[in-house]
Amino acid sequence: MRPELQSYRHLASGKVREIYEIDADTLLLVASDRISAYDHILSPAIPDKGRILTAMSFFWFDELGVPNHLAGGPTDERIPGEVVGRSMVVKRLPMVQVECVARGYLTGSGLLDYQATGAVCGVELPAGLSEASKLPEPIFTPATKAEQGEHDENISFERVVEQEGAEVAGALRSATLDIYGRGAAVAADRGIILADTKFEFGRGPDGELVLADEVLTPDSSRYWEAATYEPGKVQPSFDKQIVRNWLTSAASGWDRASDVAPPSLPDDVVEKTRQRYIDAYEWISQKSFADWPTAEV
Ligand SMILES: N#Cc1c(N)ncnc1-c1cnn(CCN2CCOCC2)c1
Repeated sequence: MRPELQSYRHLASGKVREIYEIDADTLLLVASDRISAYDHILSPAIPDKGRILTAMSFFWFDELGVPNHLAGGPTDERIPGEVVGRSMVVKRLPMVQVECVARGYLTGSGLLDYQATGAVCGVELPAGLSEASKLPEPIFTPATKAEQGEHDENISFERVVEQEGAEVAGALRSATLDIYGRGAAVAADRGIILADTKFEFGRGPDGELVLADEVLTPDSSRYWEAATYEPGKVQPSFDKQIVRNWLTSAASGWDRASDVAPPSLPDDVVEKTRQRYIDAYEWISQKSFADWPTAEV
C-alpha cells in the first residue's frame, strides 16, 4: 500500500520540481510537468514532462555509475501512487552549495563572460570564439546557487576554493568534468550535443562527493541536435525551440520585453514539445518511453 503524498512534509519548491521529506534520512524529489521559458512558468504544462525527465535521470545515474543519491528505484514503495514515474527517492545529504557547471561549447552567460573578459569564470579561452563555438576542451564554470527566480552568478574556481577548500574544490572540478565528458560522449554517439550541464553534489558519510539532484536532463543541460549544429549562431534548443519560436512569433501576440505573462500555448505546440522530450529520452537511452512507470490511481 503506497503512502499518500500529503503524508510527507513539503520542504521546498523549484521552478518545476518539489521536495518532500520521507524521513530524517530520505527525501522524495517530484518532477512536475511545468515548463519554463524566458523566465516564465508557462501554461499549460507539458503532459509527461516530469516522467520523461525522471526517466532520463534514472538512465544517466545507471549509465554513469558514479556514487549518487538514489535510495530506491522508479517504483519504490515509498513513492505515492499519484507521482509514480516522476519521482525519485533519494538519500538526504548535506549539499555542496555550488552549482557545478561544465561547458563544452560557448553560449549563454559563458559567451557574455568571454566577450567581456576573454575568459569564463576566470578560465582563459582562445581569441576568436563566437556563439556556439566548441571549446578546445570542456571547462568547469561554477556558479552560486541563486534564490528562486534569480539567475545563478558565475564564480571563479578560486572562489570555490575559498568556500569549500582546495581539496573539495579540486574534487568538484574533476568530478564535474569527468561526468560531463562521459555523458557528452554517450549523447554524441546518439545524435545529441550536450553543450553544457549543471550538476549538484552532496557529501557522503565519509565526505565523498555524491552526485545528486537531476542529471543531464534538458532542464539542467543544453540539448542540441548534432545534425543541425552550426557554430557562429544561436543553436535551436532540442526541447524548447518549438515553444520559444511560437512565443516570439506574431501568432502568440506576446511581447517578450513586456512584463505581461506569456499567453497559453496552443495544443499543437504542447504536443510537439511533449514529443521532443520523448525523442530526447529515447535517442539517449535507446529505450521506449512507453515502458516507463506511470501514476497508480
Ligand atoms: N537532490 C538533492 C538533495 C539531497 N539528495 N539531499 C538533500 N538535499 C537535496 C536538495 C535540496 N535542494 N536541492 C536543490 C535542487 N532542488 C531539487 C528539487 O527541486 C528543488 C531544487 C537539492
